[in-house]
Amino acid sequence: MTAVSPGRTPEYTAEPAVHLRDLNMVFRGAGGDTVALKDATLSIAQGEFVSLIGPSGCGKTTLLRLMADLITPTAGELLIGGQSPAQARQERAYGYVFQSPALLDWRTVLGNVMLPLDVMNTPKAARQARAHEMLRLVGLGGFAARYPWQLSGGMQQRVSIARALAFDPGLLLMDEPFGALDEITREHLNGELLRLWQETGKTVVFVTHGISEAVFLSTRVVVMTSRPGKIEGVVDIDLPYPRNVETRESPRFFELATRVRELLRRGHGFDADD
Ligand SMILES: Nc1ncnc2c1ncn2[C@@H]1O[C@H](COP(=O)(O)OP(=O)(O)OP(=O)(O)O)[C@@H](O)[C@H]1O
Repeated sequence: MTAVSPGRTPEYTAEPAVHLRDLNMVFRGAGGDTVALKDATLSIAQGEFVSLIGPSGCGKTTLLRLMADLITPTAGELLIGGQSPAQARQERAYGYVFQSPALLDWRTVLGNVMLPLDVMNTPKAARQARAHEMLRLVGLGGFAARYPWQLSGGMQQRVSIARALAFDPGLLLMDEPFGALDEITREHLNGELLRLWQETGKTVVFVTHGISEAVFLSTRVVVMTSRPGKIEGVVDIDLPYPRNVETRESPRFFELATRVRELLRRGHGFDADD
């Protein structure tokens, strides 16, 4: 919560972190058009943790790339914190975490986290201090001098999260960051990410194939379907905090996971007892 001095009116930011209305993305190719996203409408409030889940090819990465201004929609409205995606990109309003950590092997862990800061016109000591702070935030304070190839896959992905946080963006876009990790490591990193989200108050949009991961992490789960890619439904996740191992074993967790699964099956065209 933001501290407010006595007598001052608090400044509320009612602007959604992400707002899309009737958003469409069609890829045109020699073999025909692909409707990657059809009439998607969604509003994500500041500070939410929203997961996108759905079968391969339903447009999850496309939606994330649209938010990051890496591609331009063919139709519809998309605003990031009230701005166009291009403006948001210019102002470094978001950090992007890719499926694979994409670290530079010849740079130390600290050097990798500092990479996006190198373009800044600030003294090296300040940039180093910021990178150290981000490494501490992801639990890698003691690994600054190591090289990426000396770390496990999960640790490398944490370095890439620290790098995405370097500019202190309000919005974190994460594309299946833990998809390549074993179940136990993933569950551990889910807990770490939740802690980080609660500590920093950032808005997170998180792509995953995992129902448990989506339910555990999110305030809302957006279920998508393919051909054409569209939003099938949204499930509010009302699990209490702190969320931990017991959360995953609670009846409510099971109910919510079942609800997400039903929506996914409906999108696939399966009947309830298939
Ligand atoms: N640059 C591109 N050119 C042409 N078609 C594309 C391009 N990018 C994505 N597509 C198509 O758009 C559709 C949605 O792709 P997208 O990568 O967004 O799906 P996804 O849900 O993220 O899939 P996955 O879970 O496998 O990562 C797919 O049919 C894909 O082939």
